[in-house]
Amino acid sequence: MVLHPALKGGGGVRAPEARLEEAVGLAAAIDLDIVTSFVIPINSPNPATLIGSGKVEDIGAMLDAHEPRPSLVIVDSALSPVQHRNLEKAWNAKVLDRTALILEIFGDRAQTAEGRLQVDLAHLDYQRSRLVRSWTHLERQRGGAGFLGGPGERQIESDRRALDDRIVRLKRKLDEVRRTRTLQRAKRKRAPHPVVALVGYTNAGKSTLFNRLTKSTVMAEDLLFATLDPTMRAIDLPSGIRVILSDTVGFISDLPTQLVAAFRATLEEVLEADIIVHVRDIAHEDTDAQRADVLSVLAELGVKDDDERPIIEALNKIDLLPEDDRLDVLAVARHSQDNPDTAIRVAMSAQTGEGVEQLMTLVERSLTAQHDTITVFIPAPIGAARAWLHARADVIEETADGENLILVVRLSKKTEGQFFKLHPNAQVATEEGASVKRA
Ligand SMILES: Nc1nc2c(ncn2[C@@H]2O[C@H](COP(=O)(O)OP(=O)(O)OP(=O)(O)O)[C@@H](O)[C@H]2O)c(=O)[nH]1
Ligand SMILES: [Mg+2]
Repeated sequence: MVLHPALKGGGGVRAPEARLEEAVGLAAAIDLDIVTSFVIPINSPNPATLIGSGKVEDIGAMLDAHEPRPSLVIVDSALSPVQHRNLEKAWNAKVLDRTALILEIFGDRAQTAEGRLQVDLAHLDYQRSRLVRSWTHLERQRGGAGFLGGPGERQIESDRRALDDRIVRLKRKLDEVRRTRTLQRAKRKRAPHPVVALVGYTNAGKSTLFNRLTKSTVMAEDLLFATLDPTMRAIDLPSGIRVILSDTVGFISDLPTQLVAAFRATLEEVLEADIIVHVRDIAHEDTDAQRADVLSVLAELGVKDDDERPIIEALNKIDLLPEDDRLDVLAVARHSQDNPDTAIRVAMSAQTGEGVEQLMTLVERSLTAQHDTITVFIPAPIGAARAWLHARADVIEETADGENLILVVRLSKKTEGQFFKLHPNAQVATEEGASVKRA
């Protein structure tokens, strides 16, 4: 049974029905068999049970009336430990709140060692905060190491100590895995390709776009949180610039803080991207609220739309729009591309391919705005500067002029600044190569 408690005058941007639908989608994402789902209006939250006592009884009766009796109630809201416990008692069923449900999905999806460790850690952290009673049924059913097999009430104290021990051990392991990944990342950094990160609300179409661009088959499905572990692949933009495209975990409203924390390291790759493409499901009724959610998670991670690293909005799924709306979206996108004061937007469909080329052109335009291609003259005495450029820039051409070197390199404005600060004797050659001037 899936319930969405809707606080009266709660001021939510989203329609309660749409939120319920999302909750049902989340439940479906771990293959739960959903018997019934509905919105419960709440006048004022009851501290003991969130939902008013009359309604709690009604729901209990509804559970009894179903054959077989549903064994799990999903309450799409944040429940305090007390509310959680009381509802489980009142309904004689396992209760999952929104955070617990999302943790379950993540536990189901994580593939890489790091992803699994991150989820385990988030689980333990959540358990630690409430020490839920065990509910081995679902655990057995799914065969996972989910957090649902929590401690029994009698052993709470020793369990707390055991949890703390496990948390410490997990953190240590996670540190180890991360060190390895940082090394890998450092290696990739030396291959000087700019990184383009796809971000967006879950189910917006990131993986579909990723697959189209990379001609690969990352799991893309009408399933919330289809992607959990980040995937990267090199692609060539129309003009031949090679970039690394990264597909990553989707965002959702009220993303549990435990998960934001756990996935911070993974999402840090987004922080380091040169270009961020925010993929939006423009055909979704809550598309604006979803946009706000994504921007707020990004802000939490310290990512803002600025000149240094613009966010390009990919208004995806235009194939699903009625003709009128479609024309509106196309007009909005066109306007944004001509107007330097707004975020760059492009209307597209990852499914049909419409607009995808335009997106690539815009990515390229942003990249070239951030990057220069210059010819650098390195006089013989500072030959070591060559290695520096090879490590941090894209060396396109290299010729020797006696003992001196001439390199054609593509690099960001920032790297360019650093280089000439370190090597004031290097020079930028003009195109003719005749006159050599200082940068
Ligand atoms: N009609 C239509 N459907 C699309 C389009 N792009 C993606 N979809 C569908 O939307 C669903 C979700 O797509 P995914 O690519 O898995 O979405 P995602 O953003 O990777 O989702 P998560 O990995 O869950 O965060 C799939 O059923 C896709 O087929 C589009 O342009 N048009
Ligand atoms: Mg995906």
